[in-house]
Amino acid sequence: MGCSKWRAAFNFGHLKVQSKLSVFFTMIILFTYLFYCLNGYCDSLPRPVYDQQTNLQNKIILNDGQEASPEQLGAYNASPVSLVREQLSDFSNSDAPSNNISIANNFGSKKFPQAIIIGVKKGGTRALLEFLRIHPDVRAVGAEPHFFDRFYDKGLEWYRNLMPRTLEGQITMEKTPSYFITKEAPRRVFSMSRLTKLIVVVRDPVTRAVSDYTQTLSKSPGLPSFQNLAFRNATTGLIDTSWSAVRIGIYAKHLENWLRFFPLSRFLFVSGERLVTDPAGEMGRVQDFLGLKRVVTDKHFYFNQTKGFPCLKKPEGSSRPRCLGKSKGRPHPQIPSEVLLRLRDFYRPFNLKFYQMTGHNFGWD
Ligand SMILES: Nc1ncnc2c1ncn2[C@@H]1O[C@H](COP(=O)(O)OS(=O)(=O)O)[C@@H](OP(=O)(O)O)[C@H]1O
Repeated sequence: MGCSKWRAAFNFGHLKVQSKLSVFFTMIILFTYLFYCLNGYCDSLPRPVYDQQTNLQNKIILNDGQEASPEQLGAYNASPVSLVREQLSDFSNSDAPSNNISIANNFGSKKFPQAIIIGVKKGGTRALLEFLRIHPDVRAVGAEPHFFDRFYDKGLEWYRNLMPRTLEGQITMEKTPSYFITKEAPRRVFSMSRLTKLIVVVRDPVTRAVSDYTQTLSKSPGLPSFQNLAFRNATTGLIDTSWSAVRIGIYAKHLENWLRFFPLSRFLFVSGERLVTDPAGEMGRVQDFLGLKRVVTDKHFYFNQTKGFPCLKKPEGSSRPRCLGKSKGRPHPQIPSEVLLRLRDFYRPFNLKFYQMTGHNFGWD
């Protein structure tokens, strides 16, 4: 009788200890979960398919007119081993797998870009962004978000969500070349942050116009000739400034618009020509402007004779050398020299004004 009483008491005590232990372990699990969630790691948990499908409906335009979803953008940017690279990148010979599975990088947080490549279309903006991406302290959106021109009504949080996660000391970047010519863009970027650094890749406006025309021609082969579009009146040689291929090249006019909001010190003008002839030199200036250590140097580039352009020895997320894709550095159609001369005359005063404004002679005349 005495023995069974002791056994009962022992069992009861044992149960008490057991339940205390289970409460203790449950608390530990709960606290660990809460800690991870507060640090943003919960994002890595698989999400319901319907959630992913909803996100896929928010389409983003790629620079070549394709559409990419914010979901794809996120995957592309978040991961150093970006598996959607093939769809989004302008690199050729991609050695990245072509499925949509990505190794998620859930460290850090999504921030507004501290630096934006705002232009110019066909200036060499893709080359600059891809060269910058090899820098360990730069994280950039692969596709063009077009937030400050096309999707502003989606709100700043939508925009921030497109950004890759960054750690302390890393710079968030994006490029959308049409911002430079968008009237509302300066005010909008300013209201996001007046400290935003603005990079403009500029190229001889005549070659830029031909490059722009070449791109449109590749999509619409029945397009009228360059001269038909460039001249308002062929006999008088009056230039049609309403044609976007011409208008974009009046850099001084677009810059005036930006200078109403940002001081000149907030801009870096990159020479599109030098980005081809001396990529390392131009990248040195860009890294200095961004306050980055000069990590991207001449050892990262080689000149590809077949492509006729500098290519990367080891682009981000790859161990193989890579050049930009076929739509970058493609041959231009032959334009009669008198047409090009007329256009050059047209741009001269605007170019001079631009040199004055920027304090930099780009040598286009
Ligand atoms: N390294 C390298 N490889 C290939 N292409 C290079 C490179 N550096 C600059 N460029 C020039 O970039 C031009 C395309 O400019 P963008 O990237 O700004 O075009 S876009 O606005 O994003 O469509 C592209 O214009 P096109 O030559 O007319 O195709 C190139 O001249």
